[in-house]
Amino acid sequence: MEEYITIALPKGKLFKRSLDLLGKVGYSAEGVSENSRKLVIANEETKVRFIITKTVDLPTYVEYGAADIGIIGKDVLLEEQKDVYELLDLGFGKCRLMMAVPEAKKRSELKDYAHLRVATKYPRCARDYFDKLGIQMEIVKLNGSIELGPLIGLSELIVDIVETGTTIKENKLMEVDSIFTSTARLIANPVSFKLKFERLHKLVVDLRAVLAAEKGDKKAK
Ligand SMILES: Nc1ncnc2c1ncn2[C@@H]1O[C@H](COP(=O)(O)OP(=O)(O)OP(=O)(O)O)[C@@H](O)[C@H]1O
Ligand SMILES: O=P(O)(O)OC[C@H]1O[C@H](OP(=O)(O)OP(=O)(O)O)[C@H](O)[C@@H]1O
Repeated sequence: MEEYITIALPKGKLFKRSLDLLGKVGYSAEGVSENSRKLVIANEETKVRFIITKTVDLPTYVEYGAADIGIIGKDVLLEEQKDVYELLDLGFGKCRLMMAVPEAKKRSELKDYAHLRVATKYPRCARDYFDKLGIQMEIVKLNGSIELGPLIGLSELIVDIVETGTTIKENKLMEVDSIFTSTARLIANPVSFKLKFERLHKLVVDLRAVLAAEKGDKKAK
């Protein structure tokens, strides 16, 4: 009997598009929804099982093999540093990690920000970035609403995700440096990738074809 493929999907911004893409290559199950209280949903016919996780926990499920594969932002992969294979750049969920300061506090050089306090949801990425710049900073980990940091004096700077730029603009912050760009990635547990190679390889090939066709359609329009 064929074994199940367990796919982890993150709640939140990447959920809908992930489900849509997987549906296009035949990986779907009835009742998979972000708000479902049921966290494991299986399709017996196609031998696919979906688990729905919190964004930041998703790489852990894949690392431990609780899920064979998953879809997650490159930002989370860089921050969490889990032992997983990155199989495919899916292109969506595009955003950037950047450093921003209140407009009034802008300094002329990056090194002039040394020894200040930085609020971020990405302490590892922020630390790496400042280490490369050769400046020491105090990093304060927050789990959301990072832009609040400088507004109320918790920190002088932030390192956070920017997509449209609306949030930093609304909070009178300005970007001073871009750290990296992130998109959603298909990841796999290394052992699952070996043991279930045929199905997972086909999934990658099929997803690539769907993405290429969508790109072609967009160009043609
Ligand atoms: N504007 C954006 N803000 C944050 N993440 C974005 C944005 N655009 C794309 N992304 C990508 O979407 C992923 C998921 O973001 P989402 O906000 O759903 O998760 P989260 O940060 O865990 O949120 P929460 O803590 O509110 O659950 C991010 O890791 C990132 O790769
Ligand atoms: O450039 P924009 O399009 O405005 O998007 C950026 C904002 O979106 C994210 O927050 P999110 O919505 O994940 O909420 P959070 O503050 O709880 O992390 C990020 O942390 C920024 O605050």
